[in-house]
Amino acid sequence: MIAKRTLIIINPISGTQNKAFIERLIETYLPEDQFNYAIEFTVGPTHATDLAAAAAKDGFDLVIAVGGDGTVNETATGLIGTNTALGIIPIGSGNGLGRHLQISMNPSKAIKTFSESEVMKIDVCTANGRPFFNVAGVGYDALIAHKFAQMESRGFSTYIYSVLNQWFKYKPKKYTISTEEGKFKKRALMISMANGSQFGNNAWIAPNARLDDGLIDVCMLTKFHTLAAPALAFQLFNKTIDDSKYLETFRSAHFTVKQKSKIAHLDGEPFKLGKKIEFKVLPKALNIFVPKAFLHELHTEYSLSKFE
Ligand SMILES: Nc1ncnc2c1ncn2[C@@H]1O[C@H](COP(=O)(O)OP(=O)(O)OP(=O)(O)O)[C@@H](O)[C@H]1O
Repeated sequence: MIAKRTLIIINPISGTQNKAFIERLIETYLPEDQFNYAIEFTVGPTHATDLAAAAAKDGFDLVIAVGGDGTVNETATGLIGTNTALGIIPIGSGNGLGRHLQISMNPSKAIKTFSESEVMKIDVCTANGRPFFNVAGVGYDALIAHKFAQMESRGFSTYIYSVLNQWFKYKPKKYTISTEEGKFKKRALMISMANGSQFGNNAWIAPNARLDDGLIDVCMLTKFHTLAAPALAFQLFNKTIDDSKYLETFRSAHFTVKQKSKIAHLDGEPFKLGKKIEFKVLPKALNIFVPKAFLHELHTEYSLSKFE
């Protein structure tokens, strides 16, 4: 077997784990006879995109992002439309895409699984031309992404602090949504555009979203009383939020959202995208390295759905 030419990109500031330790785990658990690898550390935002694009141009087989959803987004952006596959060692705060793909949150296990992984093609979504791979959004979660980016520390507890700190001040906003079928207005707390099924931390905003169906699951969360929050949180973590009367959903490959504010988030990272945001799908535009067990489950689901 020829070893796969592999570039490993580590974001030194993502998550809370020691990166020298991660480097040692890679040296210990990534077999060099299967993966002929080099390691690079990012020096700032978007560096991962440049590194990944250069590796793809150079004919690398695999580029592994070591970080959270932001690092995964920047690395994957450099690989869109190329044959080079994206791999993920999730060490961020949320790790939405990694969790959707059933990649272990234990770095040693995630690294060992590379020998047991295969390439799958997934959709890439864009918001005013900027790619996202997991979940984008406007409204409350976009505001949280902006606040979280301003915090000095990272990690889940900092995220929860940002969520609670804004909760009592925030009022739902009006949105105008235009699809190929028509136009409608909606007042919502937030609207999530889901390619993957969860925000991260097993918060499943679109439990039935598929990465390869050519569609975005649009999830509109309407206003709810604070007393309803515990039940809603339970549904979010229990993969049953689809049953909630506060969530309305539709699927589309191309639509626009008009809002008063200009802010949005793409894979948890804050962006000022403007008052009108056009969402599109680039079907199966990214090769991604996924655990065989995940692919097996996906194929089983496909064959079962044929009998439904
Ligand atoms: N060397 C660096 N110094 C500062 N920022 C960096 C560097 N390299 C990358 N970044 C930026 O770090 C940001 C956060 O990365 P990432 O999302 O991977 O980590 P996280 O926020 O801890 O995880 P999660 O997205 O799961 O919450 C990204 O927006 C990226 O642009």
